[in-house]
Amino acid sequence: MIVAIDGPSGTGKSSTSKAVAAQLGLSYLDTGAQYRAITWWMLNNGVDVADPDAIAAAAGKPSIVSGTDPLAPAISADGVDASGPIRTPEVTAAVSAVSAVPEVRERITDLQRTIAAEARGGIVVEGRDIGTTVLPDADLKVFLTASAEARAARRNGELKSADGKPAADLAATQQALAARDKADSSRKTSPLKKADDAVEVDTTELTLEQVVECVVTLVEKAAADKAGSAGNAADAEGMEKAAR
Ligand SMILES: Nc1ncnc2c1ncn2[C@@H]1O[C@H](COP(=O)(O)OP(=O)(O)OP(=O)(O)O)[C@@H](O)[C@H]1O
Ligand SMILES: Nc1ccn([C@H]2C[C@H](O)[C@@H](COP(=O)(O)O)O2)c(=O)n1
Repeated sequence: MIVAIDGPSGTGKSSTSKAVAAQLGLSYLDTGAQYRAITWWMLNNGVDVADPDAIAAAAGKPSIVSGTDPLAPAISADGVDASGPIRTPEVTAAVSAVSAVPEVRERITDLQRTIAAEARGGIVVEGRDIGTTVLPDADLKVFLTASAEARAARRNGELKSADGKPAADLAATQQALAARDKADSSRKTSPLKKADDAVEVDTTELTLEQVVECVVTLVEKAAADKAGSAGNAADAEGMEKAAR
């Protein structure tokens, strides 16, 4: 069972994907973390992230390793744990430019396909282009959306200052999310886009628990359909053999 979950920033892809994978005993891959890890490595290794040629030349250099346990997601670059530093504002500001470079996408897409192929028990893969490009034959494709206001409020909820007040201005957060979405959906190679056969789930008015329940139901239905069509194919093959 391969599940692709795509959507813009802050729609709940990571939270939903981790919970669905944990509940159903599937592996989990955060592809945004891979793009963030290669961006972090470039920032730390003197690569000019404003220069697409410099990014392309460095794309093959770092080793990027992702863990696939939904209860303990892990990411490293050249053997160094990157799970903390990839969430810094510096990485967030540079990741869209780095991930727009075709050589980076090719490298990371190969990695993603290998991880998905090796996940024998099934996997939930979340990102921007999973349903359209990375795993176009996924058994289920989900595209999460939410209003710009809801997404900004969720992001600000994560950034609390010491006195418990939101650390960032809501309008500024909304603007930053919109800028990243614009960059991610307007790049030439593999932009953020809903696959034609994806199920769209608007999470604006839903709690995280409700979104998880909705996606678990969709996965269970896709698994039943898959088992049904495998059974039908086996029946048809059996009938064909008997007729020969
Ligand atoms: N349905 C929901 N209702 C309220 N809060 C939510 C919901 N879904 C997710 N959240 C919260 O919103 C924040 C963003 O969620 P999450 O990181 O899963 O989004 P994302 O789509 O993966 O974002 P990004 O692409 O930027 O990594 C988190 O703090 C999460 O707990
Ligand atoms: N499949 C993907 C996943 C992510 N990206 C890029 C674009 C995002 O802005 C960035 C960070 O992702 P996040 O951690 O916010 O999910 O990585 C991409 O191009 N393709």
